[in-house]
Amino acid sequence: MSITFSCKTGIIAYLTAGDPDLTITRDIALAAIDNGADVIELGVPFSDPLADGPVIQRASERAVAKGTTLTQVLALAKELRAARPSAGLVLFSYLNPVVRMGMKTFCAKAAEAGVDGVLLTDMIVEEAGEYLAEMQANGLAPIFLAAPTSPDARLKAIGEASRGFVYAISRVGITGTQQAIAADAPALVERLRQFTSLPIAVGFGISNAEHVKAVGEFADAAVIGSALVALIEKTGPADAAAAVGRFIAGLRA
Ligand SMILES: O=P(O)(O)OC[C@@H](O)[C@@H](O)c1c[nH]c2ccccc12
Repeated sequence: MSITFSCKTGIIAYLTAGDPDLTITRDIALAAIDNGADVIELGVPFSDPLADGPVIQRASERAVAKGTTLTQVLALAKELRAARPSAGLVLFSYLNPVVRMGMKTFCAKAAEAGVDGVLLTDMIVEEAGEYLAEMQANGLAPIFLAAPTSPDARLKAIGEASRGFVYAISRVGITGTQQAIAADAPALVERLRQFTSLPIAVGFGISNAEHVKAVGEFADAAVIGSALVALIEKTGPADAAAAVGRFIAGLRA
């Protein structure tokens, strides 16, 4: 269990846990891993997402309506870890559900589930003292988001606090697919490299093999979220895992 990317461009697959339900999320995650995803970013659904576009918002709404809880997502993570011991597994959440559970309890449970890292979207590095201490105590990698608007001082703090990889947001705005990789992305990655030797993943708007190839020219891994979530929505429960497996395999082609 660790976060490592193959010599090719790494693929990080974001899934909203509990959409359409937790059993199917498990099958989708396994299909993604078996078809070449290096890391699963397992999203805890939340009722008030800030940075999410309409596709992920709808998925979160469906998952919340199903009653999906952080505790259930941790149980799913544990199941995935048992089924695929060497896959990278990152829990992705807003801060709110974590604070409700209690930071200490959450970090202990995440470690117990066997996840490698945690990404809390609205956790800012300047206020991460307790979080960083608990992550370290539990052997977990804290992953932070760097944005094109982040000044160098913040990139430095992000580089120093992160473990596993750093997540570079390709553009200012919300998640969702777009035609081409944002022009801001290579410059952000280049600025980040001054402050960290960790792999750098780029996300926001990556939806096909061409985009993954373009990201591979300047970064180490590509995050694919909305494209997968939209595919799951369109395909329906019965065929979602197979469709995601084919899609991920196609990203490598
Ligand atoms: O959906 P996209 O455009 O492929 O972007 C990745 C993204 O979905 C995932 O990492 C993510 C989902 N919700 C977020 C909120 C903030 C930052 C990142 C995210």
